Amino acid sequence: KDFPPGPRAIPVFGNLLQLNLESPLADMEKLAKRYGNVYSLFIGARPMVVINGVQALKESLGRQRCFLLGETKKPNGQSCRSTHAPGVVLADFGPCWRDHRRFGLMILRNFGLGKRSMEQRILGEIHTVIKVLDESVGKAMDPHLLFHNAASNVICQVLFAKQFDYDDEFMTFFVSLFHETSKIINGRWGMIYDSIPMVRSLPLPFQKAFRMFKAAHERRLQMLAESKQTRVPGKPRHFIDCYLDELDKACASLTVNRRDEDSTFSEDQLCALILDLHFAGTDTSANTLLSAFLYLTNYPRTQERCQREIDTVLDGKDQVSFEDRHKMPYVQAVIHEIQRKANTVPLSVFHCTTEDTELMGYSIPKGTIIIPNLCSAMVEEGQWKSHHEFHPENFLNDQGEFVKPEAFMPFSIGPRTCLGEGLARMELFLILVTLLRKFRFIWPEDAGEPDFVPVFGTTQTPKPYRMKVQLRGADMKNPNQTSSSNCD
Ligand code: HEM
Repeated sequence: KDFPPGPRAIPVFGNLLQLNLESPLADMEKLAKRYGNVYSLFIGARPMVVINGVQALKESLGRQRCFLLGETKKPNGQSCRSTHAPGVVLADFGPCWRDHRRFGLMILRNFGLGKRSMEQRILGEIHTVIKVLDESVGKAMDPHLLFHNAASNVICQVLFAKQFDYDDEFMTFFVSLFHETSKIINGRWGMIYDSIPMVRSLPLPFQKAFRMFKAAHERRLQMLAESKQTRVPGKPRHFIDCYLDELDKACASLTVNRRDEDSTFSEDQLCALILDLHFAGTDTSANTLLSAFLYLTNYPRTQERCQREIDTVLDGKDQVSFEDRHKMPYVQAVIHEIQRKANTVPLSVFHCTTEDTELMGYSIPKGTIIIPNLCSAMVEEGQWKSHHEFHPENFLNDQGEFVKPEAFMPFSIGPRTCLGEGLARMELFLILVTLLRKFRFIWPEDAGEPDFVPVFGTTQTPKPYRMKVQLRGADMKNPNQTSSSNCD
């Protein structure tokens, strides 16, 4: 009674067959038009409630007690990880999640988030990206792996104090793990696995994800063993050392007053947490950067206007700093508009009601899976000057100042909001500004029409594309080299 309305479900499949599982987003938009901003779906026998639009998202995700991440992902997440520890992204609301979220945030801050050192790490990584782009000057190149490698290396510096060569086996293994499994876990195979238990042991694509996660677990155990052998307690070099220091503290309190059973820290949980941070910190930022260059090459006037603002603000400076963003309202607006259009994590991470609750007049029982449709807010009519077009002015007021509407929520909102938002915003700004200052990016003549519709997954990825790279100083020698596509 009073459960949100939705399409009629059929036995075994629920509403699965009514959704285009390649990308259910368009179907979900149609269902919201028909049933309203809070509607229900059955994926297999499991009831789910889809939340759409700014108001319903704020009312649900913003709550402290209900709508926190729950059991949804557990079967899938646990077997994927090859460990029983929940990590943080898929952890139930409770002490383990709270302790590890707090710990993760503290380590990111201590390793320089908001301070200069994280900035220096990102800028150091950009040098490698520039080297790769320098080698491609005058040619059309496929940027797909480049940004995954760069984003992975930024987070690897925090986790392992290591920067890998882009062709290093560790790097190629993890980048393909993130790239491939993000499509399997939350694409159609993930939905089928979650909702139809009888297919779980069949040789279907999710078995590949399990194999890859098992291999990843072996590598994390190896990293852990190496760190344990070489560490000096109390002198942490990286995230793993900090965590091991924390474990030492828990063991010490065990000897003193046996309070250690309260501790949620364990080596298993460390392995799960490393994977969470590495995965979440790579695929999201990299795919947002890929979307950025897809738009910038096809909106050359927008690209040029960014470059003019960058040239003016950085005149005489060696390199950009994160503080400079306050003097670059147009660049900020473009980055935010790219994130709005990219919809990198369109359905956030599924949540679950932790108790019986009410939302917008509907009753939702404890244990119901909640799908926060973040992209519904990003294209909601009435929230934006132009909700369907690529339009950086969505983030500028009449005085040309940068403003952020409340409907902008690519990092989700509420207590489970993205833990890496600060790092991601720093990466996007520093990487885009540095590259736009040095290079011009052009849509190649033979590339045909751009396809802005991404490949659906936990994280969405632009379809493969190539871009031509030109040194900006060389513009004058080659004045006719313009993008063959001009959408602005
Ligand atoms: C453009 C880049 C990024 C986007 C769009 C993004 C988006 C998101 C979203 C939508 C969630 C789900 C929040 C929810 O459950 O309501 C999330 C969670 C999370 N993200 Fe990100 N993210 C990005 C970058 C990063 C980075 C760089 C890191 C790593 C440091 C990171 C770490 C995490 C973690 C650990 C969580 C789980 C938080 C929790 O459950 O408490 N993310 N992110």
